[in-house]
Parts: sequence; structure tokens; C-alpha cells
Amino acid sequence: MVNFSIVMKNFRSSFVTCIFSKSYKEVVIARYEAIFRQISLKDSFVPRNHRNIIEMNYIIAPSILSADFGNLQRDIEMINQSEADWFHVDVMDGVFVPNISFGFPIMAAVKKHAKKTLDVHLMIVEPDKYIEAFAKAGADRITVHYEACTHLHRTIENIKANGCKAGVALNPHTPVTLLQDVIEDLDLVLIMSVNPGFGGQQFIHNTYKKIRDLKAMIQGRNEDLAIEVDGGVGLQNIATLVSAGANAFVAGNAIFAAENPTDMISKMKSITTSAIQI
Ligand SMILES: O=C(CO)[C@@H](O)[C@H](O)COP(=O)(O)O
Repeated sequence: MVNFSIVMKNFRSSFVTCIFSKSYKEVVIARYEAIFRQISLKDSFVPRNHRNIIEMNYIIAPSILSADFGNLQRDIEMINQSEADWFHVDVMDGVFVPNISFGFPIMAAVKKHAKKTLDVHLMIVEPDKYIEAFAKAGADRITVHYEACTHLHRTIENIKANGCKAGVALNPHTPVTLLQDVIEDLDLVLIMSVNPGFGGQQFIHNTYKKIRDLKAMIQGRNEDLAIEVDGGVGLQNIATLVSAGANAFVAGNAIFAAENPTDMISKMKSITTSAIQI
């Protein structure tokens, strides 16, 4: 049976998304794909495990790199009160990436006030040297870059031994196939959809293919893996990213440059929960 309230909800959501989106064509296509998928998912022939996907929780992780550091506590409280799920904390060393962000004093300030998961993204060389310190500073999840780790398996074990969930990030030029031999060991793969180093950059379209490749790779091997996308994520592409298979979304500029950041987080959350992936 077709559920018309779901169809209308999706139609309204598509319309709202279009208003706020520049590349609305991409969003409209994804939204209508989602509508038709949702109708068939409600049909009785759909296996139970597929229906469960509807209830999947998608993660919104505001990147505090884009916060106002002069009002950091205020921005942290905004995230605490919002529908966001994680704090995304970008640590840059000026060597692995051409920018320096912040280190332990800011981590400590975030930890002091944040009431949600701290998702720490290390854009640094030799991350092993600092994993224990970031875990002690309050990181719940630590993601290192594939390109920065000579002994990636050892680094993943190190993160877990320090009581954190382990993630690996891939730069835009790094194929997901390089994770074949560690994929079962990971809690998260972060697909960079911009070259790391700065907020507010243009989303790279090849990301969709990488997400689909990763989604195919984890079938039957590690289906609980979080597939996180980072860079240029916003209302204009989040539904398409869900359709491709992503389930965690980092957003800096889209949230902190919005007139109402709390409202922007709600919009992103509501698009993810109504755009279905299969
Ligand atoms: O890691 C990075 C940048 O290197 C990101 O987390 C950015 O902070 C995301 O910012 P927007 O592209 O969403 O503005």
C-alpha cells in the first residue's frame, strides 16, 4: 500500500530543500528517488531488515573549526541544545595540511562544555605520538589519515587500546580499496569531500562514487561502519549523500554561517531521516 502521508512529507521536504539550495536539481532527483524507495519499502514484500533502515539514525557532526572562537562556549551550548549528534573536532598541524587549527587547550575547553560525542579528526603527521593524549583529553572517536600512517593497523589498534572508536580518513585522491585489509577493524571511515585544511571549500563530486564503493566493500564484512563525509556538505547535497550510502555528516560553514545554526542542524537532520538509502 502506498502511504500518502509519507509521499506528501517528502514532497514538502523537497520543496523546502529547493528553496535553500543552489544546485536544487541534484536535490530534487535524490528526493524523488527517496520517495519511490520509501513507498516500496512500506510494501509488505520488503524484508524486515530493509524496513529497519528507515529507523537508522544519521549523524550530524558540526565542525567546530567554523565556530566563533571568541564565543566558543556559546557555540558549544548551541550544539548541545541542537539535534546534532557529535562535535567534530579538526586538529591540523601545518605539516600534513597547509593550516594550523588548534591543540589541547581548545580540546580541553570543548570537553569541559560539550555534552555529546567528541569526534576528533587528526590531520597531523605521526598521529601515534598523540593518540593517548587525545584520548585523555576526552576524544570518544579518533580518526587518523590513511596518508599519514605507515603502520595503519598498529595505529588503529593504538586508538582502540586507548578506549576510543577508531576511524581512518581518506583524502580525495585516495581510493577506498586501500582499506580492504583493515575494513573489519574500523568503526568509521571518513571520506574527505574537499582537500583537507580549510572550511568553506567546494564539494568534490567523485565523493559519491567513493561512498558507493565503500558501501559495497562493507557488505557482509562490517555493516555497522560509520561512513562519514566531510567538506562542502549542506542542504544542497545531503540527501544525495544519504542515497549513496553515507550515514554521518560533518558540516562547518553550512551550519555556522547560517542565520540560524540550530535550525540548519534540524533541517539537515530531517532531510537525512526522510531520504532513504538502500
Ligand atoms: O576537515 C575539514 C577541513 O579540512 C572539515 O571538517 C571542514 O571544517 C568542513 O567545513 P565545511 O566544508 O563544512 O565548511
